[in-house]
Amino acid sequence: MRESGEERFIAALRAIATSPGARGLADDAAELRLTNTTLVVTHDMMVEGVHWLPEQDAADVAYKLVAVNLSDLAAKGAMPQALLLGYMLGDADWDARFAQGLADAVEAFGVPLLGGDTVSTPAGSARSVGLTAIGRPAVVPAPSRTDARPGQALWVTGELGGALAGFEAMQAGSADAALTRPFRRPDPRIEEGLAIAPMAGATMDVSDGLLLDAARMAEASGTTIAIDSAAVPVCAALADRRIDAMTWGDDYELLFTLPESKEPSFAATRIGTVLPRGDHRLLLDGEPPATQTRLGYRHG
Ligand SMILES: Nc1ncnc2c1ncn2[C@@H]1O[C@H](COP(=O)(O)OP(=O)(O)OP(=O)(O)O)[C@@H](O)[C@H]1O
Ligand SMILES: Cc1ncc(C[n+]2csc(CCOP(=O)(O)O)c2C)c(N)n1
Ligand SMILES: [Mg+2]
Repeated sequence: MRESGEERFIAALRAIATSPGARGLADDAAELRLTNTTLVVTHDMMVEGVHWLPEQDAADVAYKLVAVNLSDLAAKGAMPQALLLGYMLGDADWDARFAQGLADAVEAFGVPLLGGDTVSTPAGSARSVGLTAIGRPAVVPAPSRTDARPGQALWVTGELGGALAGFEAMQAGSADAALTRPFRRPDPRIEEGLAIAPMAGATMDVSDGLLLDAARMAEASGTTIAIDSAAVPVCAALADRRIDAMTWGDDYELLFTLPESKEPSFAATRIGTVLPRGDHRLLLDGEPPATQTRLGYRHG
């Protein structure tokens, strides 16, 4: 697969981010070990036209910014503790709606906003927003993407494709709030992440698409991951478009491995198996995905 601009830049940063807590820039979040405690730290940005439609309600943008960052904490089994916001001013209405959505998220997730920074930008710039989220891990070390082992089963929470179905509904001008919600206001799997941390092999969230993120887990673990496509839970709206549901991304479900003898204590679906590393990182129904299949979302 051709290296994306995102992958090339992160590879260059690996030479700089050599602290063990950076986890080789190959995980959902970093681990910051202090004398008496350990924190999990993550930062995600969103950009107008890339992560949200220009006509979208800013309240939904703010809510999603919090949710996607908390999803990375959830993936490391960490309880959210604090947020820091990086904000580009818009017009007064946009700023007021953004603040409302941020208030909704702070209340919904019970996590305090501690600070941040606000800037103005030249007229006409596309807007971008960033958030740092800090969490307290249920177990130390927090589960990583590197701990998938041959013989373990692969599991995923929820359903895939809800974000794509919601995005397409929004593009079509739908006012169906329930259909568009998974795209506008995803629900990070915080409780599930805390529950699975002590039992799991590898854990991650599936922000960029199930197939790409499973391939990343396999790569980080030095294994091959085999997915049974018929087992993958797909939302009703995309029942006939399973590959789209497995590759579009933005679903923020948890992907994790467990020993064969264990089952999660919450609703999740077994979708595959971890194998010793073979010729391919990923097998879909026993075969490597066709080379033209786009496995997931990559920047650049
Ligand atoms: N600009 C950057 N500076 C330092 N580290 C970075 C930068 N961009 C990405 N990384 C690191 O690269 C790794 C992979 O990042 P990536 O964004 O793919 O993971 P993620 O946050 O789980 O995914 P998503 O952004 O889709 O939620 C992480 O360790 C992340 O901290
Ligand atoms: C307007 C609009 N068009 C397309 C998409 C789809 N999309 C953009 S980034 C991304 C992956 C996660 O991002 P990141 O890897 O930066 O965390 C996905 C699935 C969207 N959300 N909004
Ligand atoms: Mg992640």
